Amino acid sequence: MALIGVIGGSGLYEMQGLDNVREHRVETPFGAPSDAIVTGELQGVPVAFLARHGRGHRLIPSEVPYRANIHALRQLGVRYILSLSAVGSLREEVRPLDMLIPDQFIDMTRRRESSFFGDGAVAHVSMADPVCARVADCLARGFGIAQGEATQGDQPIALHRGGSYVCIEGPQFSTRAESHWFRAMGASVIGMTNMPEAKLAREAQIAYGTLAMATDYDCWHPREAAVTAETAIANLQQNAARAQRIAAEAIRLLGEEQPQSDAHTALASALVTPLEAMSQEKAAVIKPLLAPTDRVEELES
Ligand SMILES: CSC[C@H]1O[C@H](OP(=O)(O)O)[C@H](O)[C@@H]1O
Ligand SMILES: Nc1ncnc2[nH]cnc12
Repeated sequence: MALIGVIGGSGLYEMQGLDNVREHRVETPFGAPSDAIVTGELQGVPVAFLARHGRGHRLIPSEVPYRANIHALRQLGVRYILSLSAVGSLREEVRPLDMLIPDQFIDMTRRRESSFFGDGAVAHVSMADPVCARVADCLARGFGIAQGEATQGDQPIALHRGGSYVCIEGPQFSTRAESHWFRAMGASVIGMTNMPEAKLAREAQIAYGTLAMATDYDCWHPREAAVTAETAIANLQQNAARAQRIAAEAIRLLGEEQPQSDAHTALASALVTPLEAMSQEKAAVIKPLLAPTDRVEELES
């Protein structure tokens, strides 16, 4: 079993420093995840790593099998997810290469399956606070430790705490009008993947947090060139080693502290349909999402 899941985004296709590495081809009711899930231990903490776009970066954001990814991680026992993501900055002060830990998401996606529920099973989870504050805190402390260890030649970068990540469908980048509109909405960064990932993590009662790495100023900035995939990936690669160090520290802290999160009991007040009122097939999909301490035990006792 793995306590912590790491979902690596653009430019982050493997997790360094894992011991006892194993690959798992996990099957889910929603098909296969983006790629094999790699489990191992990082300083003794069991971790499951998944490359969001697949190794070789083969999936556009709309093609990422978000439900399969989250279901598979949950099947492996994951209770905390660290999402590592490239983003465009919508704020002058968030400079390319800076990092940001969002506390909100705005979902502008249009053609993604975004729930495990439906087909005879109803739940309405709260998304008021989509990011687990304890996971965010471990990422921020991880950033501080990695910054303290930075070697000469490492460019100092800033960490921004909080802010909204607006998620677009992609794969095209935004128009200039859209980019200005997202700024006017109050969003801090823009990406294409964290929704519905964060919604599904909440439905699976997994505490979720994102380390967003700014790679560009999208296309709103009067003095900067509009984003291209080439520049975004080149900037992400400059930060990849640092992202690995931050994730490793956050994993160590989460492993030590194993904080209780509201996400861990998200379904306790959200599940409307009792398991026994669902079809057997649907109950088999939902059951793995229910923590051993909530309604499964109740219903089975
Ligand atoms: C190659 S830049 C655009 C690409 O990068 C981000 O993905 P991820 O969150 O997986 O790092 C962004 O959302 C786009 O998918
Ligand atoms: N400007 C941008 N828009 C959407 N996703 C991104 N990922 C990195 N930069 C991005």
